[in-house]
Amino acid sequence: MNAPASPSVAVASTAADWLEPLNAAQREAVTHGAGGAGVPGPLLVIAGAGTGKTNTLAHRVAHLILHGADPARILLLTFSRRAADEMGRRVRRILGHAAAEHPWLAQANLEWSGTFHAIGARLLRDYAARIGLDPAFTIHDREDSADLMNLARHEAGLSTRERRFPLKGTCLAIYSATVNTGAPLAGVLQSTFPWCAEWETELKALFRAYVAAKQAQQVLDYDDLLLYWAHMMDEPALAREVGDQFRHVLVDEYQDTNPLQARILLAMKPDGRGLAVVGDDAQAIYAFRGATVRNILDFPAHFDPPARRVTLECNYRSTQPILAAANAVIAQAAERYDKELWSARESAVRPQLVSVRDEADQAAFVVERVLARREEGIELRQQAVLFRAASHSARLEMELTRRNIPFVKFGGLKFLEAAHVKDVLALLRWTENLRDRVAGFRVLQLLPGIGPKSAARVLDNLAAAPAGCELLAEQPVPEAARAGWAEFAALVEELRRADAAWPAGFERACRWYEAHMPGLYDDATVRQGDIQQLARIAATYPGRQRFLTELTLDPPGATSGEAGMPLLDEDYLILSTMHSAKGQEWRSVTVLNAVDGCIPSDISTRSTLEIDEERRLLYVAMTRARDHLELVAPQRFYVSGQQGLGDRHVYAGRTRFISNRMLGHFEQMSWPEPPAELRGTPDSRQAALDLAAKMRGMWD
Ligand SMILES: Nc1ncnc2c1ncn2[C@@H]1O[C@H](COP(=O)(O)OP(=O)(O)OP(=O)(O)O)[C@@H](O)[C@H]1O
Repeated sequence: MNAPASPSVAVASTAADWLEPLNAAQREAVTHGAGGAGVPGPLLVIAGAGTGKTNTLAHRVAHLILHGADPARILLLTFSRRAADEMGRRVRRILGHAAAEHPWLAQANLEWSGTFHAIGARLLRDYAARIGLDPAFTIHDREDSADLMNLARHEAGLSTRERRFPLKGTCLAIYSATVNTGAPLAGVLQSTFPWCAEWETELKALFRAYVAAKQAQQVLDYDDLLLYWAHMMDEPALAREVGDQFRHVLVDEYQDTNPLQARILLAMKPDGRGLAVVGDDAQAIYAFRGATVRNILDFPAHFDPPARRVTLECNYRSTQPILAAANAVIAQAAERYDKELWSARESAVRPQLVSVRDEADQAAFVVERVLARREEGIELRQQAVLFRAASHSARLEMELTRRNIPFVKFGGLKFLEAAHVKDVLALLRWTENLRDRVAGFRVLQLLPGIGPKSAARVLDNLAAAPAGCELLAEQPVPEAARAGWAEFAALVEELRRADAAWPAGFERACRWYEAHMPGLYDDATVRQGDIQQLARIAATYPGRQRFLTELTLDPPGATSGEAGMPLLDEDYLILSTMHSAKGQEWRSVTVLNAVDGCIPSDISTRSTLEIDEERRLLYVAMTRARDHLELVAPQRFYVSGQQGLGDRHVYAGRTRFISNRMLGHFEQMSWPEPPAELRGTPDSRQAALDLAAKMRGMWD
């Protein structure tokens, strides 16, 4: 729903009120060019951690709307759907306060707010006819893309070489890096995948086949959503049309965009008018996916005159000691925009650096601390435990489950990666697009009596049939499958009809699938809970296409220790990878495994660039904390893969990002604390526990 665009009345009366909570720099960013006659020139907001970047962006959007901008012509690009939703809520709240006398303003809906990928998908559908795409294209997630790559790899005879050709995941990673960075394949191989460089020719042929397969099946992968969008913008007339559709384009987390995304923006807004980007170079943590911090460093110079730059340096989130420790970590980074973050939140409490014996003690320590803080009035959901790799929280998850403490985990295995959830989604995708071979291959084999061969035969027949004449019911299937085939074909036909009701159709699909689950999985009853959860999620979307697109692009990232997600009013501890903690804040933050090998991760220490990114990752983790921050360093790790109760372990050193010189920023302690009588000087210990006397006493 769009707000009627006549807000200048509201502006006149209350302009000062909603700007009042902002500091001078934030206000400068919010009001830049708004209210003037034309479209404002380009704006770059460099915002340190916790300086109110999200807040500022939300105020800017609200401010533009209050000055007459049509919400339907504002494009807001965020890093995740979660961030887009949060931004929408904040904007409506600000509008609600700012223009209480115009309640319709608080209803303003940001129709065009989402990730680059989600927005790309919508634009490609809107412009499909003009760029030779079928608007019913389906989108492959990473796993589907890897499966299709594997098929192409197999068909090209590359899986039978005597020397090992890279596996599907690596092939896809190389393909994706090449597409997203816009660099030549040879360069990507040299810099990032040197062990695959000898296969350049074969890889090129493989990627050609992969692209052909996608086109024949009318599927797009994640990278295509950006790539097609970028190519569409190479056409000046289309670029102008799409650019004009949006009077304002605002981009959050600009430091984590890749060259393709920058190319899209610059093509849409070549003179930068209406373009505002916000980011923090010190928080760039996605280079491994092709993002480049150069986008933000080079942004102003793309325009003439250069973009206006506003720097936010006042941190509202963390106490001064937490900020001082985080600043010390990032100060060692090589290249960055200079900014001196400061906090007005005084505190005498320094962050803690806690040494524990091993991961079991680490888990026990965390639980003890979390519960103690809860007693002090900090809810569990205001407390987060962060880690570099999803697997680092395994020991803690066990302990939390044992102690009956609910938690939600962000990052790691996703709900949508579960096989049964993928089955249902594949069924939906296939009904959307019968040429989607990966989806079809999965769905057909759900039917008893159909294996890979018969599935492939059916798919071949369908691919050969003219569009709209795929007669599913008449497909030759093995005798064993015949009984269920008619029912299945009827279901697909019904779901494919344009007027198929939503979410009723989805529920029909779920019922059909649930009937097959006992034959597919031993633990079908447990898995059924997830299918019901999926049905609940589906009911919140307006239709199948939107549901599939958004779920594929930005899946719900939480898995929980409980069956199903916790209810919204429950209290639960947050567990999260550092990457997924981006943009969040909690009153207390505990960083697990603050040791070398975990952060920096031992797989990311090949170059200074990689090490710098790991440093920024630790910086992001530390700056999520408002009041309490503790970094836990287990001294030893058990070596996995031992037989029985093997006791082999390795010793770990404190993370290299906290050098001896920086220790003054931390309170150091060990846990468990030694008993009182064992603390103090060696002399006093001797007095408390005279073992020597005991030994002598044994022979009295
Ligand atoms: N002008 C202000 N006055 C008081 N509090 C503010 C102000 N601006 C922001 N804040 C508060 O500061 C905290 C950080 O704000 P926000 O989440 O917008 O920061 P951010 O720059 O997006 O952080 P990061 O980049 O670290 O994720 C929030 O709790 C927010 O409410």
